Amino acid sequence: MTLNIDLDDLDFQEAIHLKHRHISVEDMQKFEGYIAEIFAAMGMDVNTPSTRETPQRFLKAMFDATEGYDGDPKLIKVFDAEYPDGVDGRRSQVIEGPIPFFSLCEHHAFPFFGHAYVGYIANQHIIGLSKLTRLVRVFAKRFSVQERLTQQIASTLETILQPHGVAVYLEANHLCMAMRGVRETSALTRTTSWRGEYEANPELRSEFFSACQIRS
Ligand SMILES: Nc1nc2c(ncn2[C@@H]2O[C@H](COP(=O)(O)OP(=O)(O)OP(=O)(O)O)[C@@H](O)[C@H]2O)c(=O)[nH]1
Ligand SMILES: [Zn+2]
Repeated sequence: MTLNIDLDDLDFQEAIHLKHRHISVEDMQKFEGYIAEIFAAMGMDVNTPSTRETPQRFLKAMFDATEGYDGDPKLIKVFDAEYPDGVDGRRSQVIEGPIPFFSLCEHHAFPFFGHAYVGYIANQHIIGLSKLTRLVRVFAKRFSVQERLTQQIASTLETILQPHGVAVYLEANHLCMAMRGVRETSALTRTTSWRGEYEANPELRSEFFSACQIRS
């Protein structure tokens, strides 16, 4: 198998990132103290049997919700496409979705969550379908904005597979819009990224969208 991945590509580097975050015990204890102080100032009684461990639980939950910073080395595993040029010159789109995701908005650190749809038209390589979910999650589980998340998924798939085209569509609810501030609870935020043949071909884009709207 010939892999021509641009190993220096920054999004790709971030997606596979082999280094795990390590926080020392001393730092964790210090952070728990900060959180206890902040939650107490907000009004929480941090000394009840139920809340005594809340700062620790909160920190663990936040590290869990941001584990995308650790990267996912499995994303490097691609296969040769069996029919690189399609069958009888007909190439098919691979469309995966809805892929549920949860992310944290980098403005307020509140969750935004929804569904991603990822499509591509293979060239020389294909990728295991589970890797499309991994790709969405490795970037979603960070502090982000929906636009960047959408572009990072598209760019990394492009870098890994060098396909004829990539399509990414995300729809999400932002709790920073619903629970506070403008208190908008009904609007979904939708973002797209088109690469390669999708950019030039509106028919491919509408084929992608009509497949996405078929929800099981
Ligand atoms: N473009 C973009 N904006 C986002 C995203 N998530 C949250 N925001 C917005 O980020 C903006 C931050 O605006 P600021 O004016 O600095 O913050 P704010 O005073 O809390 O704003 P309000 O939410 O309008 O009360 C808000 O308008 C949010 O709705 C995202 O993924 N993409
Ligand atoms: Zn926000």
